[in-house]
Parts: sequence; structure tokens; C-alpha cells
Amino acid sequence: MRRFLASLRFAASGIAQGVRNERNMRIHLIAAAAVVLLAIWLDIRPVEWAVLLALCGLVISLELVNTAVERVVDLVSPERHPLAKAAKDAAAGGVLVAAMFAAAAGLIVLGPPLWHKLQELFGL
Ligand SMILES: Nc1ncnc2c1ncn2[C@@H]1O[C@H](COP(=O)(O)OP(=O)(O)OP(=O)(O)O)[C@@H](O)[C@H]1O
Repeated sequence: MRRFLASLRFAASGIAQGVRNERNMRIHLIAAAAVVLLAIWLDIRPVEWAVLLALCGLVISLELVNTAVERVVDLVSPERHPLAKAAKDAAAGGVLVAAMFAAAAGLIVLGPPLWHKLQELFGL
């Protein structure tokens, strides 16, 4: 049990470091918070919540993995190297792909009810 709690502490510390040091991580967190607030306001269905939360979690997790790849590459290859570039660029590409699909899913789920709500509010 103590080892499990210690591993949770290490994981929490990794998340905190990512938030402190990575600007992109803070952008993803702000985007996730905006999605959650919008979803509450629009009162979306449970299955829609599940999709949006899973995708927000995926993007934030991949950003942490990207940070880990950057740290390891900087450790093993402080000098420039084509493989170091390939590793960092692939990790960054992974985050970008997930973020683009998450944004598309967000538009599909939140777009129609948001449009409906705006029509109601402004009598469009
Ligand atoms: N050791 C290296 N060898 C070759 N190219 C590198 C190396 N380090 C970084 N690069 C290139 O420079 C880009 C930016 O690298 P950098 O380490 O600044 O990461 P970053 O994506 O800007 O992340 P962050 O700003 O969060 O540290 C990488 O995506 C890669 O293309």
C-alpha cells in the first residue's frame, strides 16, 4: 500500500512539473476546462460526456508523454542529432494528431447544442 501511495505521489509530481514547465500543457488544461464548462452549460448526455472526457484525458496524457520524450532525448543527446529530432518531432506529432481529432469531436458534440442555445438566447 505504501509503495502504491508513493507511486501516486511520483505521478502527481510529474503532472505538476508538466503544468509548471510546459506552456502547451497549460493550453490543453485551459481548453479542457472550457470544454467542461461548456458541456455543463449545454447539459450534454452521459455518452457525450464520456467521449469528451476521454479525449481531453488522451490529449493531456500524450502531452505528458511528449514531455517525457523531450527530457530523455535531452539527457541522452544534448548535441544535435537527426534521431533526436525524429524522436521529438514524432512525440510532438502524436499530441497534434490527438488534439486535432479531439477538437473535431468537440465540434461535433458541442456545436449543434451550442448553436441551438445561441438561437434561443438571441432569437436567431
Ligand atoms: N538534440 C536535438 N537534435 C536535433 N534536433 C533537435 C534536438 N532537440 C530539439 N530538436 C528540434 O527542435 C525542436 C524543438 O525542440 P525543443 O527541445 O525546444 O522542444 P519543444 O518542442 O520546443 O518543447 P519545449 O519548448 O516544451 O521544450 C524539436 O521538435 C526538434 O525538431
